[in-house]
Amino acid sequence: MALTIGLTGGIASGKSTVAHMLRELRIPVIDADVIAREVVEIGEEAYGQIIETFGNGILQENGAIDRARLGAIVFHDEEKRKQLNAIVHPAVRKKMMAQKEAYIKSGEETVVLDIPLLLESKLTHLVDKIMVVYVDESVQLERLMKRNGFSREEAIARIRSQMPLSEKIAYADAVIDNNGTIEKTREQLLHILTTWSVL
Ligand SMILES: CC(C)(COP(=O)(O)OP(=O)(O)OC[C@H]1O[C@@H](n2cnc3c(N)ncnc32)[C@H](O)[C@@H]1O)[C@@H](O)C(=O)NCCC(=O)NCCS
Ligand SMILES: Nc1ncnc2c1ncn2[C@@H]1O[C@H](COP(=O)(O)OP(=O)(O)OP(=O)(O)O)[C@@H](O)[C@H]1O
Repeated sequence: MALTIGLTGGIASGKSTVAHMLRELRIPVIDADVIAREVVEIGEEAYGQIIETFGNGILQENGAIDRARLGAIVFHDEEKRKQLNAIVHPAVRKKMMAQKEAYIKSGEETVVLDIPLLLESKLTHLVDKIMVVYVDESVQLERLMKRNGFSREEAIARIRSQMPLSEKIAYADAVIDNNGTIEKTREQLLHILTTWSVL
């Protein structure tokens, strides 16, 4: 039986950093954020639905969705965020599951699903183990502002749109504390994977 690990955390908590380490170990990682971009490309079903719901004002000149503009709307309005989620999430889930099946069919023994909203969207039934990448909120805020060039207000709006990391820990089979150095994070990851007999 293949093992499916759900990798989650909060915005800018370090999921991609851990995902990169997993890939270096040749463990396949399916990234929900990447798929969420693919399913809203021009011509995709969700693309049309987003325009119907949010209007042409969220498009760039070339017709692609202006993510910054759409983000400015949905991270300040819970109702609008729910509408966007209802359009995008089913398509993301379907594509992730297809990719997971393909990896397992090709003989992979472990597959990681990197899903920021694993807990908010109640998707825990899709995974066997939950790995939460944790940072203190002050560290999360600083890293998010630095990485995305967001103002404090913009960064806080995004953090507030998710379940607090302090609550996510309660659902975890393993927690990686990413407040420290990348090396410390790698050590914790290797320890967890060894405990789970992945390595
Ligand atoms: C609002 C959008 C256009 C903003 O795009 P942008 O390029 O600025 O951000 P990106 O997609 O890279 O997401 C960055 C992070 O924001 C957080 N986030 C994204 N969407 C949401 C959401 N609906 N609710 C809470 N947090 C979210 C996640 O932690 C994610 O890792 C985009 O995030 C989106 O389409 N969101 C809806 C789909 C979704 O839920 N994606 C998350 C995984 S399925
Ligand atoms: N241990 C660390 N020390 C210093 N900086 C870090 C550490 N871990 C991650 N970072 C930095 O913090 C930022 C957020 O990390 P990362 O992109 O891995 O988070 P994420 O959870 O994947 O975010 P999102 O889901 O929002 O894309 C990045 O700029 C990354 O380089």
